[in-house]
Amino acid sequence: MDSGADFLHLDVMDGHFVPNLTFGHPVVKCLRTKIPDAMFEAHMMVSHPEKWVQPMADAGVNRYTFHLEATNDIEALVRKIQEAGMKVGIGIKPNTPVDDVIQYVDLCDLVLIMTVEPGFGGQKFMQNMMPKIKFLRSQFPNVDIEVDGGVSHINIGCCAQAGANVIVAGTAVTGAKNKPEAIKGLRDEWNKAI
Ligand SMILES: O=C(CO)[C@H](O)[C@H](O)COP(=O)(O)O
Repeated sequence: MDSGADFLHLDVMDGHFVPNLTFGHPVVKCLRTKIPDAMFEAHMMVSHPEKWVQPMADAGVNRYTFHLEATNDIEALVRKIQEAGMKVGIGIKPNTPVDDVIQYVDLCDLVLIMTVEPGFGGQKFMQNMMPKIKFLRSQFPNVDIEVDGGVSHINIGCCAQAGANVIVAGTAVTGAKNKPEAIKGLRDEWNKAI
């Protein structure tokens, strides 16, 4: 769920930054040929995110979201992503204080607040991340704030009330018998909360 267009959120994991492995730019490129009109967000749960900027841009990614914890030169990485023609997202893991990201928010299009430890779907939503969102929203009324991890129809409302405007839902949709109904349920709870 996104304030603007819906994005397809692609979880890229390298088995190093997180203890799980998914896929890389060749698969994204293949997806792009199958789904030419979708907006793609690559959530790069990888070490050395600077390495994959151009390959992901070439594969058709629209927003490149990297982790603050994965790189030392954030400003150079942001420039590289923008020069490759993509929007910039910057994410923080649950144990990273929100203060660490503040100085970079104005450089980015989106800040991602993880509500699980990155690496696996199906984990429990961490409600105690909501103050990070509230604080960010109070300081940056216009930036996109994304929440990812354990979001369901039960907690999507508190994400919206905290000030998030972009939601990633994995298991809440993929694990539902009736997926359109699950998406509608999420949207309904979201609309009730805002
Ligand atoms: O980034 C992720 C895990 O690192 C997933 O996007 C996230 O966990 C979403 O899955 P779920 O909604 O099942 O928690």
